[in-house]
Amino acid sequence: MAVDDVVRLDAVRKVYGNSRTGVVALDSVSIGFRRHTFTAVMGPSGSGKSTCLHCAAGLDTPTSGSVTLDGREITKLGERELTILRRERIGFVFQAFNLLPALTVVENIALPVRLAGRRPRRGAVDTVLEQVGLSERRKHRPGELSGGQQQRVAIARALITQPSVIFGDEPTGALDAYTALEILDLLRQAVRSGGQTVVIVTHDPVVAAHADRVVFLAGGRFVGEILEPTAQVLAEQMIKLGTQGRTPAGQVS
Ligand SMILES: Nc1ncnc2c1ncn2[C@@H]1O[C@H](COP(=O)(O)OP(=O)(O)OP(=O)(O)O)[C@@H](O)[C@H]1O
Repeated sequence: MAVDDVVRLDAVRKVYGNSRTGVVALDSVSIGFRRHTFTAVMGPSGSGKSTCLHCAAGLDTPTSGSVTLDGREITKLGERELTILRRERIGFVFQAFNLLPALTVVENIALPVRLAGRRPRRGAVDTVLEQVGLSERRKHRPGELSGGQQQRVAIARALITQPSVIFGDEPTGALDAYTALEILDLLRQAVRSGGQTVVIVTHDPVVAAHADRVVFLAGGRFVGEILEPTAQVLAEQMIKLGTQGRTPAGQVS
């Protein structure tokens, strides 16, 4: 593991279903994500992107191999320790925002801290609210906000614990192009000024071009990376991967 990798997957294999008829979603994937960088994971549909993100974030358990986060091998942790680590060291942003509709903006943001049995530090919610530009919407509920504003709340909720890593599964997938740019700017800012590491899954070369590095999966394997990518180079690479093999993750052999 490189010294400054905040997350590292080593020989991760994930098989869904039983060993005879199951699907190999990840096949011996080894990838490190360096601290204070923004990485996008791309690949054809079914190539294992979400599974990779979920294994990296401790939301899913690899069949074999190891995942290390912040120097701890999370694949060795029990469910209780893993829950605490996820709550305190990891932030999540999903395509569908996943806010609780009955709670206000402030209550949604404070939720990870409340779930840990604590009160948010004085001013902590205000700081992240300001960071995402929603100071005027404290008392609103998610249903009273636009999609972009709801995703800002989700980012503020991810930032409240000052996690090491923020994982995003298609975090701009439900947004128009302009709003998507605003959300990407916030994630970039988290890397630049907040000291976070960001890893997102996306299908969109324009979105992925905002990352420092793009890693490619195909058929459940790590098949390459592009540093300082442009949307055009990424689009070309995706077309290449798409035509090389339309079959996604393979059957267990
Ligand atoms: N819970 C599950 N049970 C069984 N198979 C699964 C499960 N989750 C994923 N798979 C299979 O694992 C493979 C990889 O899926 P995954 O969702 O990680 O791919 P992806 O690259 O994120 O796809 P997409 O871009 O379409 O969202 C696919 O063949 C999928 O059908």
